[in-house]
This record gives sequence, structure tokens and C-alpha cells, in this order.
Amino acid sequence: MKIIDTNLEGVKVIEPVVFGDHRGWFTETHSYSKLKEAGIDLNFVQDNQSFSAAKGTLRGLHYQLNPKAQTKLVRCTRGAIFDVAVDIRKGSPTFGKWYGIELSAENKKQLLVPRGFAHGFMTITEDAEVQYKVDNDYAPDCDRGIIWNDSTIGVQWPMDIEPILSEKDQHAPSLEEAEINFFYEEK
Ligand SMILES: Cc1cn([C@H]2C[C@H](O)[C@@H](COP(=O)(O)OP(=O)(O)O[C@H]3O[C@@H](C)C(=O)[C@@H](O)[C@H]3O)O2)c(=O)[nH]c1=O
Repeated sequence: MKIIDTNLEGVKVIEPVVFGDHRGWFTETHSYSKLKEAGIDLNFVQDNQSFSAAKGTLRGLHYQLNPKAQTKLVRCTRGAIFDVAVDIRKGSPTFGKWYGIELSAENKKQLLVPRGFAHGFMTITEDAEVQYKVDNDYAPDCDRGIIWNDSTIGVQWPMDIEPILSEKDQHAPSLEEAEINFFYEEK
């Protein structure tokens, strides 16, 4: 498996090895040992799956406050999405900066979104299924969002449309108004 750095410290793209033969293919979708060898030691405690029934569905930008912050390891198992991580660690040299990548059932790429980052995605196929691991329990009290089109973040979503959003995501605050309790720690 290839682990590739991005413009944001700690945000990584993981490209699994896919073994094809006359039956189809095989791939490891997660390896604790291989991530640990690469210096990524995570204890995933929950697996999530979502299905979005229409192209242009946007879920995000979401995060959980400390002490319930979550690292997410995201992949797309049907269709394709544009997946985004935003650095929202106070005092970070890349605060408010984003990274985006296409994840698809075909390319099998994964995005590692660390604690202290907001996460969201837009579906770019007729429907899409997303699966992700998290390293902290779901905690509705700590669940927060930032509006998907926040102008200071300026995510370049792949389709210039009014996306399909949840009621909650339609009313999310701006980055400036959002409650954040993550602080950048220099490595
Ligand atoms: C995230 C989550 C939601 N739920 C419930 C709450 C709610 O009734 C229903 C749908 O929740 P939401 O509307 O928050 O689902 P969704 O908008 O898909 O939220 C997800 O978006 C992506 C971008 C993420 O990064 C995830 O961490 C998560 O925030 O599922 C759980 O029971 N456990 C969970 O871990």
C-alpha cells in the first residue's frame, strides 16, 4: 500500500494494492500493521457507511469537538465522491486550508482525515456509497459543522451547483462562527 502526503500535515492518501486475476480482484482495505509501520498508530472503534441517492449530494463539513474528536479513514465503495479535509486546528500554519481528492469504487483510494480537521464530500456519480472507520465514538453533543461554501475556506467543489444538503448542514455556521476546541501542536 502507498501512503502519500498532501499539502496538509497528517492528511494522507492511501492507495491499496489491488490483486487482479481471472476471478476478479482482492485488496486489503485496512491494515493496522502497515499503517503502524508508516507511523500511523490508530485504534479504530467504529465503522460507518452512508449511501447518497443522488449526484450532487453534499455531506459536510463535519467534525466532533474534543474530547470526542475523530480520525476518519474514508473510502468510496460505489460510485465516486470528491472528498475534502479542512484544517481547523487553532494556531495551525494551514488553518482554514483544504485538500480534496476523488475517491471512487474504481480507484479504491482512501483519505486519512486526522483529528482537528473538518470532513465533507460531494457525490459526483448518480449515487454513491461511502465507508469510513473512526477512532472515537459518535457523540451527538460534540457533533459540529461548518457551512460547505464558507468563503474563507473556499473549497472548489467539482460541480458548480446547489448541492443536496441535510437540514442541519443547510444551517451550519461559518468557520469564523464555528465552535472549535482543537489547538495546533508542533511536531
Ligand atoms: C455520524 C453518525 C450519525 N448517526 C445518526 C445521527 C443521525 O440520526 C443520522 C444521520 O447523521 P448525519 O446527518 O450526521 O449523517 P452525515 O451527514 O452522513 O454525517 C457524516 O458526514 C461525514 C461527512 C462525516 O465526516 C461523518 O463523520 C458524519 O458527520 O445518523 C449515528 O447514529 N452515528 C454516527 O456515527
